[in-house]
Amino acid sequence: MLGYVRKNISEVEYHTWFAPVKNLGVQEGSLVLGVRNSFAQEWFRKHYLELLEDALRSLGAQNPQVSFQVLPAAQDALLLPNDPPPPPPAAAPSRSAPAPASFENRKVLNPKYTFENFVVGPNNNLAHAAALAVAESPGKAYNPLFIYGDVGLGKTHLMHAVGHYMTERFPGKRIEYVSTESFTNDLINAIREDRMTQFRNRYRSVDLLLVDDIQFLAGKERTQEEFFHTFNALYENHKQIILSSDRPPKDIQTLEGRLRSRFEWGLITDIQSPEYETRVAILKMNAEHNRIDIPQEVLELIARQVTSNIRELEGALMRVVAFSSLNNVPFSRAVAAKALSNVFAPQEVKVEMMDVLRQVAAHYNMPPDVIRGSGRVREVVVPRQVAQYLIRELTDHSLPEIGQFFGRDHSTVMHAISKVTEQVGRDQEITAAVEVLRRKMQGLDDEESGT
Ligand SMILES: Nc1ncnc2c1ncn2[C@@H]1O[C@H](COP(=O)(O)OP(=O)(O)OP(=O)(O)O)[C@@H](O)[C@H]1O
Repeated sequence: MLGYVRKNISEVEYHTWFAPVKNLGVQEGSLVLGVRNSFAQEWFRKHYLELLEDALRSLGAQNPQVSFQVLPAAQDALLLPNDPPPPPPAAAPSRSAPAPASFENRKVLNPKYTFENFVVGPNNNLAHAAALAVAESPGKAYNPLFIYGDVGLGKTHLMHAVGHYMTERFPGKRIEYVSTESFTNDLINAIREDRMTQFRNRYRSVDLLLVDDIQFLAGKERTQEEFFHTFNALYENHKQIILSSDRPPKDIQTLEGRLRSRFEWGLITDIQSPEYETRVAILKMNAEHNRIDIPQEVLELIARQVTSNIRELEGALMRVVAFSSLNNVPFSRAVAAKALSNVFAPQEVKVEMMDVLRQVAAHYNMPPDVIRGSGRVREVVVPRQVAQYLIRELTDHSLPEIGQFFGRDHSTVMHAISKVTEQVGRDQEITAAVEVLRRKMQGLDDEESGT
Protein backbone atom coordinates (compact mmCIF):
# COMPACT_ATOMS: atom_id res chain seq x y z
CA MET A 1 0.00 0.00 0.00
CA LEU A 2 2.73 2.40 0.96
CA GLY A 3 4.40 1.78 -2.37
CA TYR A 4 1.23 2.84 -4.11
CA VAL A 5 0.75 5.89 -1.91
CA ARG A 6 4.33 7.00 -2.36
CA LYS A 7 3.98 7.05 -6.12
CA ASN A 8 0.98 9.33 -5.85
CA ILE A 9 2.08 12.06 -3.47
CA SER A 10 5.19 14.09 -2.91
CA GLU A 11 8.08 12.71 -0.93
CA VAL A 12 7.68 15.41 1.73
CA GLU A 13 4.01 14.69 2.15
CA TYR A 14 4.76 11.01 2.35
CA HIS A 15 7.30 11.42 5.09
CA THR A 16 5.21 13.86 7.05
CA TRP A 17 2.07 11.80 7.06
CA PHE A 18 2.68 8.23 6.08
CA ALA A 19 6.03 7.28 7.55
CA PRO A 20 4.67 7.36 11.12
CA VAL A 21 1.47 5.46 10.36
CA LYS A 22 1.08 2.12 12.05
CA ASN A 23 -0.81 -0.83 10.62
CA LEU A 24 -3.25 -2.04 13.26
CA GLY A 25 -4.61 -4.86 11.16
CA VAL A 26 -7.98 -5.64 9.71
CA GLN A 27 -11.04 -5.33 11.90
CA GLU A 28 -14.40 -6.37 10.54
CA GLY A 29 -13.27 -5.97 6.98
CA SER A 30 -11.76 -2.57 7.51
CA LEU A 31 -8.07 -1.84 7.51
CA VAL A 32 -7.27 0.13 10.64
CA LEU A 33 -4.39 2.57 10.55
CA GLY A 34 -2.93 4.06 13.70
CA VAL A 35 -2.21 7.79 13.51
CA ARG A 36 -0.65 10.14 16.03
CA ASN A 37 -3.46 12.38 17.14
CA SER A 38 -6.97 13.45 16.36
CA PHE A 39 -5.74 16.15 14.05
CA ALA A 40 -3.94 13.58 11.95
CA GLN A 41 -7.02 11.40 12.08
CA GLU A 42 -9.14 14.19 10.63
CA TRP A 43 -6.52 15.04 8.07
CA PHE A 44 -6.30 11.47 6.86
CA ARG A 45 -10.07 11.19 6.58
CA LYS A 46 -10.26 14.34 4.53
CA HIS A 47 -7.22 14.03 2.34
CA TYR A 48 -6.07 10.47 2.05
CA LEU A 49 -9.03 8.18 2.42
CA GLU A 50 -9.62 7.84 -1.29
CA LEU A 51 -5.96 7.35 -2.05
CA LEU A 52 -5.75 4.59 0.54
CA GLU A 53 -8.84 2.91 -0.80
CA ASP A 54 -7.36 3.05 -4.29
CA ALA A 55 -4.20 1.51 -2.93
CA LEU A 56 -6.20 -1.37 -1.50
CA ARG A 57 -8.11 -1.76 -4.72
CA SER A 58 -4.84 -1.99 -6.60
CA LEU A 59 -4.00 -4.92 -4.32
CA GLY A 60 -7.24 -6.67 -5.14
CA ALA A 61 -9.67 -5.50 -2.46
CA GLN A 62 -13.14 -5.35 -3.91
CA ASN A 63 -14.77 -3.19 -1.32
CA PRO A 64 -11.89 -1.50 0.43
CA GLN A 65 -12.52 0.12 3.76
CA VAL A 66 -10.01 2.09 5.77
CA SER A 67 -10.41 3.64 9.17
CA PHE A 68 -8.11 5.60 11.44
CA GLN A 69 -7.42 5.22 15.10
CA VAL A 70 -5.47 7.53 17.33
CA LEU A 71 -2.55 5.70 18.87
CA PRO A 72 -1.92 5.83 22.59
CA ALA A 73 0.81 8.32 23.44
CA ALA A 74 3.57 5.81 24.23
CA GLN A 75 3.22 4.01 20.93
CA ASP A 76 3.02 7.35 19.26
CA ALA A 77 6.36 8.42 20.60
CA LEU A 78 8.06 5.53 18.86
CA LEU A 79 6.54 6.42 15.57
CA LEU A 80 7.78 9.86 14.92
CA PRO A 81 11.20 9.43 13.47
CA ASN A 82 10.67 12.29 11.08
CA ASP A 83 9.52 14.95 13.45
CA PRO A 84 11.92 17.47 14.84
CA PRO A 85 13.71 15.66 17.66
CA PRO A 86 12.34 16.25 21.15
CA PRO A 87 14.52 18.20 23.58
CA PRO A 88 17.52 15.97 23.94
CA PRO A 89 17.46 12.92 26.13
CA ALA A 90 21.22 13.11 26.40
CA ALA A 91 22.44 10.38 24.07
CA ALA A 92 19.70 10.37 21.44
CA PRO A 93 21.36 10.19 18.05
CA SER A 94 20.45 13.08 15.85
CA ARG A 95 19.37 12.05 12.39
CA SER A 96 21.02 15.00 10.78
CA ALA A 97 24.42 14.26 12.24
CA PRO A 98 26.89 12.90 9.68
CA ALA A 99 27.06 9.19 9.51
CA PRO A 100 29.58 7.81 11.96
CA ALA A 101 32.88 6.89 10.41
CA SER A 102 32.22 3.19 10.64
CA PHE A 103 30.95 0.67 8.18
CA GLU A 104 27.38 1.44 7.37
CA ASN A 105 26.55 -1.64 5.45
CA ARG A 106 26.80 -4.14 8.22
CA LYS A 107 23.91 -6.54 7.93
CA VAL A 108 22.52 -8.93 10.44
CA LEU A 109 21.29 -12.42 9.97
CA ASN A 110 17.60 -12.72 9.28
CA PRO A 111 16.11 -14.65 12.23
CA LYS A 112 13.71 -16.43 9.88
CA TYR A 113 16.46 -17.93 7.76
CA THR A 114 17.32 -21.01 9.79
CA PHE A 115 17.78 -24.66 8.88
CA GLU A 116 14.53 -25.49 10.71
CA ASN A 117 12.64 -23.13 8.42
CA PHE A 118 14.23 -24.47 5.27
CA VAL A 119 12.15 -26.99 3.37
CA VAL A 120 14.36 -29.58 1.73
CA GLY A 121 13.36 -30.96 -1.65
CA PRO A 122 15.02 -32.54 -4.65
CA ASN A 123 15.78 -29.05 -5.97
CA ASN A 124 17.95 -28.01 -3.06
CA ASN A 125 18.96 -31.10 -1.09
CA LEU A 126 22.60 -31.04 -2.16
CA ALA A 127 23.02 -27.40 -1.31
CA HIS A 128 21.27 -28.02 1.99
CA ALA A 129 23.47 -31.00 2.86
CA ALA A 130 26.59 -29.07 1.97
CA ALA A 131 25.54 -26.09 4.06
CA LEU A 132 24.80 -28.34 7.01
CA ALA A 133 28.17 -30.07 6.67
CA VAL A 134 29.90 -26.71 6.63
CA ALA A 135 27.92 -25.52 9.64
CA GLU A 136 28.98 -28.59 11.58
CA SER A 137 32.65 -28.35 10.75
CA PRO A 138 33.41 -24.86 9.53
CA GLY A 139 36.64 -24.44 7.63
CA LYS A 140 37.00 -28.19 7.27
CA ALA A 141 34.21 -29.67 5.17
CA TYR A 142 34.13 -27.59 2.02
CA ASN A 143 35.94 -24.32 1.69
CA PRO A 144 34.73 -22.22 0.09
CA LEU A 145 31.15 -23.37 -0.32
CA PHE A 146 29.81 -21.83 -3.48
CA ILE A 147 26.02 -21.84 -3.87
CA TYR A 148 24.47 -20.67 -7.09
CA GLY A 149 20.95 -20.44 -8.49
CA ASP A 150 18.32 -18.06 -9.81
CA VAL A 151 16.83 -15.26 -7.76
CA GLY A 152 14.64 -16.01 -4.80
CA LEU A 153 15.45 -19.70 -4.48
CA GLY A 154 16.98 -19.72 -1.02
CA LYS A 155 20.70 -18.99 -1.36
CA THR A 156 20.68 -16.22 1.22
CA HIS A 157 18.46 -18.31 3.45
CA LEU A 158 20.97 -21.17 3.47
CA MET A 159 23.92 -18.88 4.12
CA HIS A 160 22.18 -17.29 7.09
CA ALA A 161 21.21 -20.75 8.34
CA VAL A 162 24.88 -21.64 8.58
CA GLY A 163 25.45 -18.39 10.45
CA HIS A 164 22.68 -19.12 12.97
CA TYR A 165 23.84 -22.67 13.45
CA MET A 166 27.37 -21.55 14.15
CA THR A 167 26.24 -18.85 16.54
CA GLU A 168 24.37 -21.46 18.54
CA ARG A 169 26.99 -24.16 18.47
CA PHE A 170 30.06 -22.04 18.78
CA PRO A 171 29.15 -18.87 20.64
CA GLY A 172 31.84 -16.27 20.36
CA LYS A 173 32.68 -17.05 16.74
CA ARG A 174 32.68 -13.99 14.56
CA ILE A 175 30.35 -14.06 11.62
CA GLU A 176 30.14 -11.49 8.87
CA TYR A 177 27.41 -11.43 6.26
CA VAL A 178 27.79 -8.97 3.45
CA SER A 179 26.54 -8.45 -0.06
CA THR A 180 29.16 -7.93 -2.72
CA GLU A 181 27.76 -4.48 -3.21
CA SER A 182 28.28 -3.60 0.44
CA PHE A 183 31.77 -5.05 0.36
CA THR A 184 32.54 -2.82 -2.61
CA ASN A 185 31.06 0.27 -0.96
CA ASP A 186 32.93 -0.40 2.25
CA LEU A 187 36.12 -0.70 0.30
CA ILE A 188 35.51 2.56 -1.55
CA ASN A 189 34.76 4.37 1.70
CA ALA A 190 37.77 2.85 3.39
CA ILE A 191 40.05 3.97 0.61
CA ARG A 192 38.56 7.44 0.56
CA GLU A 193 38.70 7.86 4.30
CA ASP A 194 42.07 6.24 4.66
CA ARG A 195 40.81 3.39 6.80
CA MET A 196 42.18 0.38 5.01
CA THR A 197 43.57 -1.18 8.16
CA GLN A 198 40.16 -1.03 9.76
CA PHE A 199 38.61 -2.51 6.63
CA ARG A 200 41.07 -5.39 6.55
CA ASN A 201 40.65 -6.09 10.22
CA ARG A 202 36.95 -6.27 9.82
CA TYR A 203 36.94 -8.83 7.05
CA ARG A 204 40.00 -10.83 7.91
CA SER A 205 39.25 -11.44 11.55
CA VAL A 206 36.03 -13.38 11.10
CA ASP A 207 35.42 -17.09 11.52
CA LEU A 208 32.70 -17.22 8.91
CA LEU A 209 32.39 -14.89 5.96
CA LEU A 210 29.17 -14.97 3.97
CA VAL A 211 29.20 -13.03 0.73
CA ASP A 212 26.03 -12.70 -1.30
CA ASP A 213 25.79 -12.11 -5.05
CA ILE A 214 29.47 -12.57 -5.74
CA GLN A 215 28.75 -12.28 -9.48
CA PHE A 216 28.80 -8.51 -8.91
CA LEU A 217 32.57 -8.71 -8.54
CA ALA A 218 32.66 -8.89 -12.32
CA GLY A 219 34.47 -5.95 -13.80
CA LYS A 220 35.48 -4.43 -10.43
CA GLU A 221 39.22 -4.84 -10.48
CA ARG A 222 40.12 -3.11 -7.24
CA THR A 223 37.43 -4.96 -5.34
CA GLN A 224 38.55 -8.27 -6.82
CA GLU A 225 42.07 -7.55 -5.75
CA GLU A 226 41.02 -6.79 -2.18
CA PHE A 227 38.66 -9.73 -2.06
CA PHE A 228 41.46 -11.99 -3.27
CA HIS A 229 43.57 -11.02 -0.27
CA THR A 230 40.65 -11.33 2.13
CA PHE A 231 39.95 -14.77 0.74
CA ASN A 232 43.54 -15.90 1.12
CA ALA A 233 43.85 -14.60 4.65
CA LEU A 234 40.74 -16.43 5.75
CA TYR A 235 41.46 -19.58 3.83
CA GLU A 236 44.95 -19.90 5.21
CA ASN A 237 43.58 -19.60 8.71
CA HIS A 238 40.97 -22.27 8.02
CA LYS A 239 38.12 -19.84 8.32
CA GLN A 240 34.96 -20.73 6.48
CA ILE A 241 33.87 -18.80 3.40
CA ILE A 242 30.45 -19.18 1.75
CA LEU A 243 29.67 -17.43 -1.49
CA SER A 244 26.40 -17.11 -3.37
CA SER A 245 25.93 -16.23 -6.98
CA ASP A 246 23.33 -16.37 -9.71
CA ARG A 247 25.70 -18.45 -11.86
CA PRO A 248 28.67 -20.80 -11.45
CA PRO A 249 32.18 -19.30 -11.27
CA LYS A 250 33.03 -20.32 -14.82
CA ASP A 251 30.18 -18.14 -16.11
CA ILE A 252 31.13 -14.99 -14.24
CA GLN A 253 32.65 -12.83 -16.92
CA THR A 254 35.68 -10.67 -16.27
CA LEU A 255 36.49 -12.43 -13.05
CA GLU A 256 40.20 -12.79 -12.52
CA GLY A 257 41.44 -16.30 -13.13
CA ARG A 258 43.03 -16.58 -9.71
CA LEU A 259 39.73 -15.76 -8.02
CA ARG A 260 37.76 -18.08 -10.24
CA SER A 261 40.03 -20.97 -9.47
CA ARG A 262 39.78 -20.25 -5.75
CA PHE A 263 36.00 -20.27 -5.95
CA GLU A 264 36.32 -23.72 -7.44
CA TRP A 265 38.57 -25.09 -4.70
CA GLY A 266 35.77 -26.10 -2.40
CA LEU A 267 32.35 -27.31 -3.38
CA ILE A 268 30.09 -25.78 -6.00
CA THR A 269 26.45 -26.60 -5.55
CA ASP A 270 23.29 -25.26 -7.12
CA ILE A 271 19.68 -24.68 -6.16
CA GLN A 272 17.00 -25.27 -8.75
CA SER A 273 13.38 -24.14 -8.87
CA PRO A 274 11.29 -26.17 -6.44
CA GLU A 275 8.87 -28.72 -7.79
CA TYR A 276 5.22 -28.75 -6.95
CA GLU A 277 5.42 -30.82 -3.74
CA THR A 278 8.19 -28.66 -2.35
CA ARG A 279 6.24 -25.53 -3.17
CA VAL A 280 3.21 -26.84 -1.31
CA ALA A 281 5.41 -27.77 1.66
CA ILE A 282 6.95 -24.29 1.72
CA LEU A 283 3.52 -22.66 1.63
CA LYS A 284 2.31 -24.92 4.38
CA MET A 285 5.21 -24.08 6.62
CA ASN A 286 4.73 -20.41 5.93
CA ALA A 287 1.06 -20.55 6.77
CA GLU A 288 1.79 -22.41 10.00
CA HIS A 289 4.44 -19.94 11.03
CA ASN A 290 2.11 -17.06 10.47
CA ARG A 291 -0.73 -18.93 12.16
CA ILE A 292 -2.90 -18.78 9.10
CA ASP A 293 -5.46 -21.53 8.94
CA ILE A 294 -5.79 -22.06 5.23
CA PRO A 295 -7.15 -25.18 3.50
CA GLN A 296 -4.71 -27.48 1.74
CA GLU A 297 -6.50 -27.15 -1.60
CA VAL A 298 -5.97 -23.39 -1.56
CA LEU A 299 -2.25 -23.87 -0.93
CA GLU A 300 -2.21 -26.32 -3.80
CA LEU A 301 -3.81 -23.80 -6.10
CA ILE A 302 -1.20 -21.20 -5.18
CA ALA A 303 1.60 -23.71 -5.69
CA ARG A 304 0.26 -24.53 -9.14
CA GLN A 305 0.00 -20.92 -10.04
CA VAL A 306 3.41 -19.70 -8.91
CA THR A 307 6.15 -21.90 -10.20
CA SER A 308 9.24 -19.80 -10.62
CA ASN A 309 10.58 -18.57 -7.34
CA ILE A 310 10.00 -18.85 -3.65
CA ARG A 311 9.91 -15.17 -2.90
CA GLU A 312 7.01 -14.87 -5.33
CA LEU A 313 5.39 -17.92 -3.85
CA GLU A 314 5.44 -16.31 -0.41
CA GLY A 315 4.17 -13.07 -1.90
CA ALA A 316 1.28 -14.90 -3.53
CA LEU A 317 0.27 -16.48 -0.23
CA MET A 318 0.30 -13.07 1.48
CA ARG A 319 -1.77 -11.66 -1.34
CA VAL A 320 -4.41 -14.34 -0.92
CA VAL A 321 -4.47 -13.79 2.84
CA ALA A 322 -4.78 -10.02 2.42
CA PHE A 323 -7.47 -10.39 -0.22
CA SER A 324 -9.65 -12.67 1.83
CA SER A 325 -9.32 -10.63 4.98
CA LEU A 326 -9.93 -7.30 3.24
CA ASN A 327 -13.00 -8.64 1.49
CA ASN A 328 -14.07 -10.53 4.54
CA VAL A 329 -14.52 -13.85 2.75
CA PRO A 330 -13.21 -17.23 3.90
CA PHE A 331 -10.37 -18.87 1.98
CA SER A 332 -11.42 -20.86 -1.05
CA ARG A 333 -9.86 -21.79 -4.34
CA ALA A 334 -12.06 -19.27 -6.13
CA VAL A 335 -11.01 -16.51 -3.77
CA ALA A 336 -7.34 -17.41 -4.19
CA ALA A 337 -7.64 -17.49 -7.97
CA LYS A 338 -9.28 -14.10 -7.88
CA ALA A 339 -6.64 -12.66 -5.59
CA LEU A 340 -3.87 -13.82 -7.88
CA SER A 341 -5.55 -13.04 -11.19
CA ASN A 342 -4.08 -9.54 -11.49
CA VAL A 343 -0.57 -10.77 -11.05
CA PHE A 344 -0.46 -14.20 -12.58
CA ALA A 345 -2.14 -15.66 -15.62
CA PRO A 346 -5.69 -16.45 -14.50
CA GLN A 347 -6.53 -20.03 -13.91
CA GLU A 348 -9.85 -21.66 -14.47
CA VAL A 349 -11.33 -22.62 -11.14
CA LYS A 350 -14.53 -24.50 -10.82
CA VAL A 351 -16.59 -24.20 -7.69
CA GLU A 352 -16.13 -27.33 -5.63
CA MET A 353 -18.59 -28.85 -3.19
CA MET A 354 -16.13 -28.22 -0.40
CA ASP A 355 -15.91 -24.52 -1.30
CA VAL A 356 -19.66 -24.17 -1.01
CA LEU A 357 -19.76 -26.07 2.24
CA ARG A 358 -17.04 -23.88 3.71
CA GLN A 359 -18.75 -20.67 2.71
CA VAL A 360 -22.06 -21.86 4.11
CA ALA A 361 -20.34 -22.95 7.30
CA ALA A 362 -18.67 -19.57 7.66
CA HIS A 363 -21.96 -17.81 7.00
CA TYR A 364 -23.75 -19.74 9.72
CA ASN A 365 -20.70 -19.71 11.95
CA MET A 366 -20.64 -23.46 12.30
CA PRO A 367 -17.97 -26.10 11.58
CA PRO A 368 -18.40 -27.73 8.14
CA ASP A 369 -18.43 -31.17 9.72
CA VAL A 370 -21.43 -30.31 11.86
CA ILE A 371 -23.34 -29.33 8.73
CA ARG A 372 -22.39 -32.61 7.11
CA GLY A 373 -23.10 -34.54 10.29
CA SER A 374 -26.26 -36.23 11.45
CA GLY A 375 -27.77 -33.43 13.55
CA ARG A 376 -31.48 -32.89 13.02
CA VAL A 377 -32.12 -29.62 14.80
CA ARG A 378 -33.25 -26.72 12.67
CA GLU A 379 -29.98 -24.79 13.27
CA VAL A 380 -28.12 -27.50 11.41
CA VAL A 381 -30.75 -28.67 8.97
CA VAL A 382 -31.25 -25.25 7.37
CA PRO A 383 -27.56 -24.66 6.57
CA ARG A 384 -27.32 -28.25 5.29
CA GLN A 385 -30.24 -27.75 2.95
CA VAL A 386 -28.93 -24.38 1.79
CA ALA A 387 -25.54 -25.96 1.08
CA GLN A 388 -27.11 -28.75 -0.97
CA TYR A 389 -29.23 -26.26 -2.85
CA LEU A 390 -26.25 -24.06 -3.71
CA ILE A 391 -24.06 -27.01 -4.68
CA ARG A 392 -26.71 -28.18 -7.08
CA GLU A 393 -26.95 -24.71 -8.53
CA LEU A 394 -23.28 -23.82 -8.73
CA THR A 395 -21.58 -27.09 -9.60
CA ASP A 396 -22.13 -29.88 -12.12
CA HIS A 397 -22.53 -32.54 -9.48
CA SER A 398 -25.45 -34.94 -9.70
CA LEU A 399 -27.90 -35.55 -6.89
CA PRO A 400 -26.31 -38.90 -5.96
CA GLU A 401 -22.88 -37.26 -5.86
CA ILE A 402 -24.14 -34.49 -3.61
CA GLY A 403 -25.87 -37.11 -1.49
CA GLN A 404 -22.63 -39.01 -1.12
CA PHE A 405 -20.77 -35.88 -0.11
CA PHE A 406 -23.26 -35.40 2.72
CA GLY A 407 -23.51 -39.10 3.57
CA ARG A 408 -27.15 -39.23 2.45
CA ASP A 409 -29.09 -40.58 -0.49
CA HIS A 410 -30.21 -38.61 -3.50
CA SER A 411 -33.84 -38.38 -2.45
CA THR A 412 -32.87 -36.52 0.71
CA VAL A 413 -30.94 -34.04 -1.41
CA MET A 414 -33.89 -33.66 -3.75
CA HIS A 415 -36.11 -32.96 -0.79
CA ALA A 416 -33.65 -30.40 0.59
CA ILE A 417 -33.49 -28.60 -2.74
CA SER A 418 -37.22 -28.37 -3.17
CA LYS A 419 -37.57 -27.21 0.42
CA VAL A 420 -35.13 -24.33 -0.13
CA THR A 421 -36.65 -23.52 -3.54
CA GLU A 422 -39.99 -23.22 -1.82
CA GLN A 423 -38.71 -20.91 0.88
CA VAL A 424 -36.66 -18.57 -1.25
CA GLY A 425 -38.73 -15.43 -1.59
CA ARG A 426 -40.88 -16.36 1.41
CA ASP A 427 -38.53 -16.90 4.31
CA GLN A 428 -36.48 -13.76 4.77
CA GLU A 429 -33.55 -15.37 6.48
CA ILE A 430 -33.13 -18.16 3.96
CA THR A 431 -33.59 -15.80 1.03
CA ALA A 432 -30.91 -13.50 2.37
CA ALA A 433 -28.53 -16.37 3.10
CA VAL A 434 -28.90 -17.84 -0.38
CA GLU A 435 -28.41 -14.50 -2.02
CA VAL A 436 -25.38 -13.49 -0.01
CA LEU A 437 -23.75 -16.86 -0.46
CA ARG A 438 -24.53 -17.08 -4.14
CA ARG A 439 -23.04 -13.68 -4.72
CA LYS A 440 -19.96 -14.58 -2.75
CA MET A 441 -19.40 -17.79 -4.64
CA GLN A 442 -20.53 -16.69 -8.04
CA GLY A 443 -19.31 -13.13 -8.02
CA LEU A 444 -15.84 -14.23 -7.23
CA ASP A 445 -15.88 -17.24 -9.43
CA ASP A 446 -17.58 -15.78 -12.47
CA GLU A 447 -15.34 -12.80 -12.82
CA GLU A 448 -12.37 -14.96 -12.22
CA SER A 449 -13.07 -17.44 -14.97
CA GLY A 450 -14.15 -14.63 -17.27
CA THR A 451 -17.64 -15.95 -17.91
N1 LIG B 1 13.68 -24.28 0.87
C1 LIG B 1 13.06 -23.24 1.41
N2 LIG B 1 12.21 -23.40 2.44
C2 LIG B 1 11.57 -22.34 2.96
N3 LIG B 1 11.71 -21.08 2.55
C3 LIG B 1 12.55 -20.86 1.54
C4 LIG B 1 13.27 -21.91 0.92
N4 LIG B 1 14.04 -21.40 -0.05
C5 LIG B 1 13.79 -20.08 -0.05
N5 LIG B 1 12.91 -19.74 0.89
C6 LIG B 1 12.39 -18.39 1.16
O1 LIG B 1 12.30 -17.70 -0.07
C7 LIG B 1 12.66 -16.34 0.08
C8 LIG B 1 13.79 -16.01 -0.88
O2 LIG B 1 14.95 -16.70 -0.49
P1 LIG B 1 16.41 -16.05 -0.54
O3 LIG B 1 16.36 -14.60 -0.25
O4 LIG B 1 17.31 -16.88 0.26
O5 LIG B 1 16.72 -16.23 -2.08
P2 LIG B 1 18.05 -15.93 -2.88
O6 LIG B 1 18.30 -17.14 -3.67
O7 LIG B 1 19.11 -15.47 -1.96
O8 LIG B 1 17.58 -14.78 -3.82
P3 LIG B 1 18.42 -13.51 -4.38
O9 LIG B 1 19.30 -14.06 -5.43
O10 LIG B 1 17.32 -12.65 -4.92
O11 LIG B 1 19.14 -12.91 -3.23
C9 LIG B 1 13.04 -16.17 1.52
O12 LIG B 1 11.95 -15.64 2.24
C10 LIG B 1 13.35 -17.57 1.99
O13 LIG B 1 13.08 -17.75 3.37
